[in-house]
Amino acid sequence: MGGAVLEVDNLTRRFGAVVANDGIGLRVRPGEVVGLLGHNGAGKTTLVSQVVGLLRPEDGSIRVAGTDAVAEPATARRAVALQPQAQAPLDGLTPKMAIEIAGRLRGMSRADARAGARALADELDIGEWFDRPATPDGGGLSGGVRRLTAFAMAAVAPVPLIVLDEPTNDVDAARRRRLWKVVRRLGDEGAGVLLVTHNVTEAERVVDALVILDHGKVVAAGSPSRLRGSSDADLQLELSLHPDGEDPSESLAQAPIPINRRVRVGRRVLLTLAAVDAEAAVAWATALRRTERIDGYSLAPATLEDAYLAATSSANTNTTTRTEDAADV
Ligand SMILES: Nc1ncnc2c1ncn2[C@@H]1O[C@H](COP(=O)(O)OP(=O)(O)OP(=O)(O)O)[C@@H](O)[C@H]1O
Repeated sequence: MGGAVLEVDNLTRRFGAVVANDGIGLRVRPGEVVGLLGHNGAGKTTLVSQVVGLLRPEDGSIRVAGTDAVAEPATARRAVALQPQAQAPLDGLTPKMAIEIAGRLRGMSRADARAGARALADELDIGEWFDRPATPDGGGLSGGVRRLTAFAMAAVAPVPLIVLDEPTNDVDAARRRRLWKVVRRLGDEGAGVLLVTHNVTEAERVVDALVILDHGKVVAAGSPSRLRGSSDADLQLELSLHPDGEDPSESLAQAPIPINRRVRVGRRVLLTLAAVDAEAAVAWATALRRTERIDGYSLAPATLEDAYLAATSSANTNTTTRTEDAADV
């Protein structure tokens, strides 16, 4: 499709018997933030490594800003800024120096790189450590500040495509919120952003589209609301089960309200229901709690988490929909 800054088609990569990427297709357009979700080992980093030319695909094609990234990896690489999953070796550098160097390497003037670094330090609230050097033994700067510095290095210069591999690892909640805001800004300023994350609920607020990988294959793709498969007004009732306790929602027919989807992960059960049934849901959950059949519950707007869990076949996840359940009774 024309105009995309990243076009991946039928991308396939094996490691011995493991098919890490199995016929993957995806698009990132200018101004679009696309989240790439998937369990550990789903193939996300393998995909990223091929996009930035660190790994050669076995089959399929990658175009970055119109360049064939398989045939011309060096040219394509110039159009991509990457924040790798591994911590950047900042040894001896301060965040200020590292961010400015990243900007200069991408062709910014000294003054622009300096101003860009300062602005990002303010946006991410890392000014306190801006002039503190990282020591080679891993000291000087915390893991979170190192991660935020690596993010700023990828974000400082304008570039067609920004690839972020787990940018929020080790980052505290307040600064994660700041980082998501910068990610959204980068998209709004015209960059295409491919965002690899495990943080489904937080990412949902900044992405335009999501691609979910499961064992190397795309199992779902689309906007958060489409993937949620529920109306924006839907609610999510989360039941916390007792250890070794029963699950009162095991058969959806037992619930006194229509449940659109039920996903169980360990002792958590996520039930999607319509907002009109909120009162009945609270009455039911309160009664379950009062009679000690559950540990507790919460009711909140529906998120992508249950749809994501339902789309992937991770261990300990068990999904039921109203239709399947109806067939059982
Ligand atoms: N260099 C390699 N040699 C052998 N197997 C590999 C190599 N790199 C990745 N794999 C395998 O390929 C599969 C996909 O790995 P990948 O790192 O792409 O997953 P991921 O989705 O990024 O996982 P995580 O969320 O844990 O970072 C896994 O089964 C992994 O063990």
